[in-house]
Amino acid sequence: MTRDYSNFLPRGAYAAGSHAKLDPLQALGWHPFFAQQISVDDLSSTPPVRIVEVHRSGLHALGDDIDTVLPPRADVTVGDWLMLDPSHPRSSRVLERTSLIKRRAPGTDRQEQLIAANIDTAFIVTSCNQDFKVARLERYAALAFEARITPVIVVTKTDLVPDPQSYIDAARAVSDMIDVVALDARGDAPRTELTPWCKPGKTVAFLGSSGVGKSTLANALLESQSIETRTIREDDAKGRHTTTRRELHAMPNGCLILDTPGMRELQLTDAADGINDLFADIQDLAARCRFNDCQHETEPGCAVLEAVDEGILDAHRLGRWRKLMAEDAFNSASLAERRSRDKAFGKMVRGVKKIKDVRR
Ligand SMILES: Nc1nc2c(ncn2[C@@H]2O[C@H](COP(=O)(O)OP(=O)(O)OP(=O)(O)O)[C@@H](O)[C@H]2O)c(=O)[nH]1
Ligand SMILES: [Zn+2]
Repeated sequence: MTRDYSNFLPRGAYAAGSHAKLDPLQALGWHPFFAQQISVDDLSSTPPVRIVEVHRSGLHALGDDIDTVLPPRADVTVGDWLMLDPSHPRSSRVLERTSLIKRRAPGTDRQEQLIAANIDTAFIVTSCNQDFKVARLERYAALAFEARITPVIVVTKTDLVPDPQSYIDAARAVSDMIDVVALDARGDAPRTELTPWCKPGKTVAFLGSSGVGKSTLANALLESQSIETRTIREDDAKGRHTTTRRELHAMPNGCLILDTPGMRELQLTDAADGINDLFADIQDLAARCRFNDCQHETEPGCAVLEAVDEGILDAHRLGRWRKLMAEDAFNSASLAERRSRDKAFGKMVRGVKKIKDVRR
């Protein structure tokens, strides 16, 4: 399969010519939040680079006239900004992030994984069919809030149903802090409807289940088909096949689209704040319960249950809130346990090493 590099950063971005005013770093999404973290001396000795893709063998980093691969690190992910230390690339400083998506890895040890950093807007995509589930939208929205990303709900395939309005209304009811856009993802609509969030130097990403139209939307914004042709097969050193893909793409206007694997099967981890933001109405009610530790189950003077009785709060919404909170509590507790276990193990290893050193 031939790959289209024409809109991959950085040179393709200039070739498009429509954002000639952006300097090379700005074209990668550099902005004052990052500049404030460094001194002029830092800038000359350790130039900033952005991680544009992550694969098993390393981190692909781009900067002003820099195109290099750094050793993989668990504390760095796609979208990150690093101050590249030419003599010790492995210990290049990671700049503080504007946002961070992380998840719990599938499998038994369920370690925390960094998914993507420094995203400004997350388009939460769903379609007007059986994919549409309010609970799923809430989960993604809570995740975006937790990661400090602006969520926008995009309802696709409006052309396939006689009355998309019911879907739009349900999406709007998720939160009055979240904009909702409804469209046919094929054609020109994405370019006009999503422009408010797709400004030069901003980074956007798409979340949502398979088949809802994420690639279709991204390609419409990129004005190309590069997302479909993104995967290539490469032989790694052991002769096995690994898939690598470009993850950060530039729109003709200089906005960046982050298209990364691992956005699916998202579990909420340490997301209590994000959930609380999304369900602020329930939080407000809970603050009025008679007991501080009210579980909103059978307690007298429970303002949450009263609101349900009075039809102010939807019982299903309350149920979904409970479920998300329980999921988050479960995941966060096991993460905390893991951390303390790791700490204890580290202590033991150091202890054993000391004994060995003494015996030597
Ligand atoms: N009629 C109609 N079809 C759409 C719309 N959006 C996407 N499609 C079609 O739905 C199919 C799936 O779209 P994709 O863009 O590949 O979906 P995706 O979310 O990227 O899926 P994954 O890559 O599996 O995550 C394609 O055949 C699209 O042409 C829409 O708004 N209307
Ligand atoms: Zn209560």
